[in-house]
Amino acid sequence: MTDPIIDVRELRREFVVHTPSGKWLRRNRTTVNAVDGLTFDIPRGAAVGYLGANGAGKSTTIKVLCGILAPTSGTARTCGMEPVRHRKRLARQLGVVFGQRSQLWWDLPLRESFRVLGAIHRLAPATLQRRTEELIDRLDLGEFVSTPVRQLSLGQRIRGEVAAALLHSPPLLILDEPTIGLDVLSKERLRVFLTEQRQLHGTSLLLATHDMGDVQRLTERILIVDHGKLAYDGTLTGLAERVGAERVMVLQLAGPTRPLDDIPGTRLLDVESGGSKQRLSFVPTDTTAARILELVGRHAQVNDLTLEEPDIDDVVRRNYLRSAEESMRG
Ligand SMILES: Nc1ncnc2c1ncn2[C@@H]1O[C@H](COP(=O)(O)OP(=O)(O)OP(=O)(O)O)[C@@H](O)[C@H]1O
Repeated sequence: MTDPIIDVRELRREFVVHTPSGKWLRRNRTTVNAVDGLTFDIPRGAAVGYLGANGAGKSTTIKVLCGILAPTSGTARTCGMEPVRHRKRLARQLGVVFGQRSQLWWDLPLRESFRVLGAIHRLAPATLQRRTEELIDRLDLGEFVSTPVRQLSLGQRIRGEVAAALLHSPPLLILDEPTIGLDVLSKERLRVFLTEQRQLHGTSLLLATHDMGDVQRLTERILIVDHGKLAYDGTLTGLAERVGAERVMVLQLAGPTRPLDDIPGTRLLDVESGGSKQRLSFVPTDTTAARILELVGRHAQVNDLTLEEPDIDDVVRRNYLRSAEESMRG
């Protein structure tokens, strides 16, 4: 088995914060445990969503993984390297985008930035040329690639940031809130591009976001961090099951049917069109769609059905609440 692309063991990172105490010029010294004993790994080629409420520790983890911050204790290895110690070497294996902070040269047009980055990454001129044209094409940068970055719109700049991060075709891409503030079309364009890049190049992805659309479209596993600790590691479906999230089966029946309020494991939500359309909710750990269909089939003929998945924002919110309740209970 190959080494994981990210390997985090008992990682802790604290910040010492000084706040005025109100007395003379005294200041209180407090310690914030931004990352508090995290352990997880990410295999090569995987795409993982990194979720958590504001202040949960996502950006701090990412800064440690990139070598911007040193761990207080524990270890982090990114692409097999110690990030702070091998920061320069790591930069050649890693692409990073911070949605809220630019890594581009404000006064340079994108095309110039790509040239500078090509030199930093020591790309052969032909490789740089090919990759630049590919990224301009796939991210639709043509119209503004010669405009100074300071004059770009947010959506244009983010596309430029992503292109810059992927110029050297790194095996690992880390994105911190890449779609924050983007309109629906720009988000979609970026998601399509990232999916395509992963298919083409097998790029591993760690995506910190509050956008559940990003998570659903781009990742196959999620990590939830809460007060610096790992609160969940698994699939979105698994999370929905864990918090007991309900799925909804919408049934189109052959004709008017009595309310189906006695199907074991389900709850009748509503009845429309004289009973020929009915919605039943169920918890996947209690019963299955197939079992419900079989039971309904004893009373009525089913012409069509659709399944509504749980609202993911709600699922994640419920997981936070559950973790909070558990920690209060001690
Ligand atoms: N440089 C710093 N100095 C002091 N405290 C910090 C510093 N950076 C982060 N923190 C604190 O560490 C905790 C974790 O912050 P972090 O930015 O990692 O959270 P986050 O999950 O990325 O939040 P968000 O979703 O709001 O970006 C917070 O309590 C934050 O105030």
